[in-house]
Amino acid sequence: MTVDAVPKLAQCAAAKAIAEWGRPAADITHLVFSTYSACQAPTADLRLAALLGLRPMVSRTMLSLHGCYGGGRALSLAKELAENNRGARVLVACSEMTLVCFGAPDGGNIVGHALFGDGAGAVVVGAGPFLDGEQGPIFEMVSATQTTIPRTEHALGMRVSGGGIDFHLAIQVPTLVGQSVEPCLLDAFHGIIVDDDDAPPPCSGNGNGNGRWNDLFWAVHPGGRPILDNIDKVLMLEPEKLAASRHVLREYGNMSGATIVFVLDELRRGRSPLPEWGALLAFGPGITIEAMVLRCPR
Ligand SMILES: CC(C)(COP(=O)(O)OP(=O)(O)OC[C@H]1O[C@@H](n2cnc3c(N)ncnc32)[C@H](O)[C@@H]1OP(=O)(O)O)[C@@H](O)C(=O)NCCC(=O)NCCSC(=O)CC(=O)O
Repeated sequence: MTVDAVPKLAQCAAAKAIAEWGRPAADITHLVFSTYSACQAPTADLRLAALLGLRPMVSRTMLSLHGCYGGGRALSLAKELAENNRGARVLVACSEMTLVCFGAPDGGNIVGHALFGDGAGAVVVGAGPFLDGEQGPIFEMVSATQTTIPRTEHALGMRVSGGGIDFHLAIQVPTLVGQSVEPCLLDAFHGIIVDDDDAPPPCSGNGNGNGRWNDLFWAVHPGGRPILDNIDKVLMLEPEKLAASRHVLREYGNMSGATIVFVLDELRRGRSPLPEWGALLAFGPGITIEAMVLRCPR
């Protein structure tokens, strides 16, 4: 059932993204598809390409079972593809369905059943030159890093079994993520090369981010309420900074890799203008943390 439904759900999100982008689907040059919920070959990206009418030469990449950092990884990969292939337009699609995890509740699965939801998100990524009719950029991905927290591979995981996918969420996950985010963010911000006048807040002043995290906007994967609470505490964020993440978690649940696209969408639809600089965080099995510096083009 999910093999059929996951690409169709992705199609709904991708068709909206392409319509907003303003160019025909045939202008998409690359496709990056992330999911944990459709395991088969040929992979779900091929089915999605057919459903959308992408051209046969579209260059496809499937990210499978990256879980909740899949959306961050897909965006980061799209950035690399767009920056290294002149004129490329990369469609990122993330589509997740909890049906594949359905089973009798036990100690591990029941937490996931409480937390996870279905959803799909899609984004078109490019690095210029701009094409006629194309919508201008909403977020610029300035710098991206991936970090694995050592010795945490048993804390968070998914395993394909005869009955679907079993997942395991250790109770320590919120603490482990909270302890690790600040070094990952500093790493991402230190990778930026801009004029001093243009520098994002954590790169100016003492350069360690202290007290400057509130000058940013925040797109954080809402892995669960305790995860957001720990990030708030560690970075000393003002209460409204994670409002977009909390809203998405409350309304839709944790849709694994697709969730970060919902958070970005929520941010861009917000009533007040965003600060120029922002940070994106997504985490999943590994424990892997994707950190990204974002910028709103002025
Ligand atoms: C499960 C919850 C929704 C429950 O939230 P509530 O606000 O209702 O209550 P709570 O946090 O006080 O927890 C209620 C009871 O559940 C227990 N509890 C919490 N998390 C647990 C876990 N992982 N395993 C076993 N028990 C757990 C608490 O100790 C407490 O027990 P007692 O009542 O005995 O005191 C939340 O704790 C949560 O979101 N935790 C999971 C966060 C997480 O690991 N997210 C990562 C998702 S994976 C992801 O994002 C990436 C990926 O999948 O790839």
